[in-house]
Amino acid sequence: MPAPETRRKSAGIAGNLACRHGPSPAGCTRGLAVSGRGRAHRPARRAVPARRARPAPPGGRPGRDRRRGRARIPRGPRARGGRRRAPHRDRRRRRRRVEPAAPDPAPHARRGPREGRQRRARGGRPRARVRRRSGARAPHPRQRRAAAGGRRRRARRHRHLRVAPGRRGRVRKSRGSPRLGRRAGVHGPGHGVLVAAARRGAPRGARRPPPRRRRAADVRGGGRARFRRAAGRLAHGDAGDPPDRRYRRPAPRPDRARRRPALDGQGGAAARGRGRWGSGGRCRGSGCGPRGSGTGRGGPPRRCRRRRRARAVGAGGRRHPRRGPDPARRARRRRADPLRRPRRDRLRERGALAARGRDPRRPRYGRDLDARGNGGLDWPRGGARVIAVEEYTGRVMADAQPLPAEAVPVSDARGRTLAEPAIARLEIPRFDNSAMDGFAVRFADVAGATEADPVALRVTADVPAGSTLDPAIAPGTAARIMTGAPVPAGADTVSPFEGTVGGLADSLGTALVWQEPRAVGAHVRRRGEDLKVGDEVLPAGTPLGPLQVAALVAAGIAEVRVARRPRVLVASTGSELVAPGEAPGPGQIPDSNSTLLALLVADAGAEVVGCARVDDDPVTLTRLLAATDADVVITSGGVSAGAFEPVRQALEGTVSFEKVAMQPGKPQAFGRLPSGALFFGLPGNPVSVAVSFEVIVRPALLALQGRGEVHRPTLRLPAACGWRTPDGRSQYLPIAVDRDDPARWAVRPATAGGSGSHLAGGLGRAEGYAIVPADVAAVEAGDPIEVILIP
Ligand SMILES: Nc1nc2c(c(=O)[nH]1)N[C@H]1C(S)=C(S)[C@@H](COP(=O)(O)OP(=O)(O)OC[C@H]3O[C@@H](n4cnc5c(N)ncnc54)[C@H](O)[C@@H]3O)O[C@H]1N2
Ligand code: MOO
Repeated sequence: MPAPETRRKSAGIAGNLACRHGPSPAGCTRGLAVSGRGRAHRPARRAVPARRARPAPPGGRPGRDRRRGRARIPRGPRARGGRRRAPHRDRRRRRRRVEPAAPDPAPHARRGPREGRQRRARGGRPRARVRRRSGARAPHPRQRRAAAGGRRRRARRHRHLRVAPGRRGRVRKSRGSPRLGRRAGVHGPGHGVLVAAARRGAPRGARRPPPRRRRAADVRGGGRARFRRAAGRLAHGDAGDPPDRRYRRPAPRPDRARRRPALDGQGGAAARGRGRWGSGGRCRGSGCGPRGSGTGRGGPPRRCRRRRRARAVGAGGRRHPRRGPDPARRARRRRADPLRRPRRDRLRERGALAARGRDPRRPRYGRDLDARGNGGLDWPRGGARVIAVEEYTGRVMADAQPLPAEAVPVSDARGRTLAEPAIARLEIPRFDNSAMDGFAVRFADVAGATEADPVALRVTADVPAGSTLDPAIAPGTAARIMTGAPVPAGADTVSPFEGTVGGLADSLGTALVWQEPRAVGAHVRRRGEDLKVGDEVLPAGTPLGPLQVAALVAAGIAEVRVARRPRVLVASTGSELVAPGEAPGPGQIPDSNSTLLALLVADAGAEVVGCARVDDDPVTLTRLLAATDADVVITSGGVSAGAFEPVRQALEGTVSFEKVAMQPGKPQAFGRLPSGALFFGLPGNPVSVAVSFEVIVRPALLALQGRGEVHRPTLRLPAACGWRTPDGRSQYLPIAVDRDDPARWAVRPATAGGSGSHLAGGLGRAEGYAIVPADVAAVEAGDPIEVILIP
């Protein structure tokens, strides 16, 4: 049968304590700190059965009980009936934290059973105590002496303190030192003494968080550190504090503050580091004596069976700080080397850069992503940071490089974008031709003609448009000529019918010109005055609308090179969606987004190769994406924070999900799919889709087509009324234009609901978007507003 666990007996106030410095606590001559760890007064080791230790079942309990052959101690907060042995991790943490210490206000304090119950009643856990396992070796007397020496030295150093630096809050039963006790604002001898270092200066009544939260906070450097910071603020003794709050602690010095681990969450090593060997504390490895054991002057650890690296930062996080330079110097050197900077510095730096709008961890599109854009795999997910619209669109645009060019007949070029400049093959006009119906004349003949004294010319030829004739024009003669017809070489001016007495009547006989042409060459269009052969008709990047295509034709161009149209797959996600025109059942709505997107994509010159609707199962979307050969995939919905977000679930880790500082359109996804397709995951709300397309997708689609200008022109119009704007986000408000006063158009929200992103009906009344910058708190009537009008 395994032996019952033995432990030191818990001694009450007047417990069975033996002290090396005196026969009892009362008789201690040293006045050193007493605690579970930094205790100068150690009780006589007396093996007594653990209270309420349950006997193990025959054969022992599974696991280590059986292995170690000892009674199992019930664990966990629920096992309150038995003495709780702190989890190993906690024991280690406590050991790390131990700071053998300053003169303690309660040198012989011990926790008694009543105090343990009080603690539990407050929701705390019993303070685990360091016990030596049955059979564990006692420290060698030399180790004990060395440890005691270290404690004494540190105690001397901190004599001015009332509470040892770095000591955690503890509840101790103590006879206490009346002097210190009173000055520290604690109760006198015989009472439970609250010496809570972590709570020093904390508001009265402040409670420590429950253990689980404390542990979590430790890991994050959050809750407890915050608590301590709050405590620290008061702890330095604000003048207005009541005297019992004004604990005398050394004022924070920059170096000390930097070193103090508990208050600033930074590495503990430097804080405790003393001398050449670093921490001056104990090695946390089991079986390893206190640092400096055996030498009394610090030194390398003798041995350590567990050489696990500690989690804490810096030398103090090591089980055995390496032999080497002073840790503070080493930390400075590390900071100087960007590749070896301590994590806290990197984090600090990242915070600073993030505040400037760039997170250095984040790959930049077009630069840090590999050819397939897979750098995105390492992107931080679900970033809490809201990024500016410009930053987000900047990333998108960096990845939207023009697709390869192709040649198309001009007749099919409408809506395409020139990939190369279009060069004129013909002159415009092709030849000198008449701008008017009338008579081709010699200016000298008609100079000085007036109504009172008209000039009569004999008509010798008739030149219609398309004529190949070039009749001679002798002095005193003229040729009848139509608009666009080549001007005979002998004529230099055209006199329109309106400047003659007879006009078209008798126009093949005599022309009686009464109006003198304004100059030589009047009404003659000169060859090549618009374009000459070889001139650039249109530059690359020009979108080809009707006007542009016509110019190409006029310049004799039959075929142009244009960027390939992006092939776009549109997919709406949502199990609530039914096809357009289909009657929706309960909980269902028509899928308007796929229609909206498909039309917007076509308007942007891209080709819709698929228009799909998928349910909220990410597998469905994954299959769809795996099967597509599109250049671009645009989805709607499924990118925010819900339980059924197929886009997020299917693509998290492949593309980046961001919160963009725009309203609507905050949740966005963008990246490159394994197929190479650019992916845009737009939020599902219909207005969000329209706005996101306008602000993010359309410019990218145009850029893929090599478009020179990807943004619509904006104009400033006054607001017809005021409206609310979102906090910290640029607003893209669907607007209608008031045209009552043609000299002063004004804009107003297209829907009564303002910028509600679900107002799919109101979207139909929108003529464009008002763009209100993020820092504008509200729009007042009459404010000039930047507006995009959507044709
Ligand atoms: N906890 C949070 N919830 C939400 C956040 C957030 O940051 N935290 N953001 C909100 C914002 S802003 C938006 S926008 C939406 C975007 O959500 P999803 O992208 O996941 O879109 P869904 O939830 O799928 O749909 C939103 C809405 O739009 C309707 N919808 C979806 N698809 C269509 C379609 N094809 N045709 C018509 N209407 C569609 C859908 O029924 C929903 O009503 O998230 C907020 N929530
Ligand atoms: O940002 Mo959401 O797109 O407002 O509705």
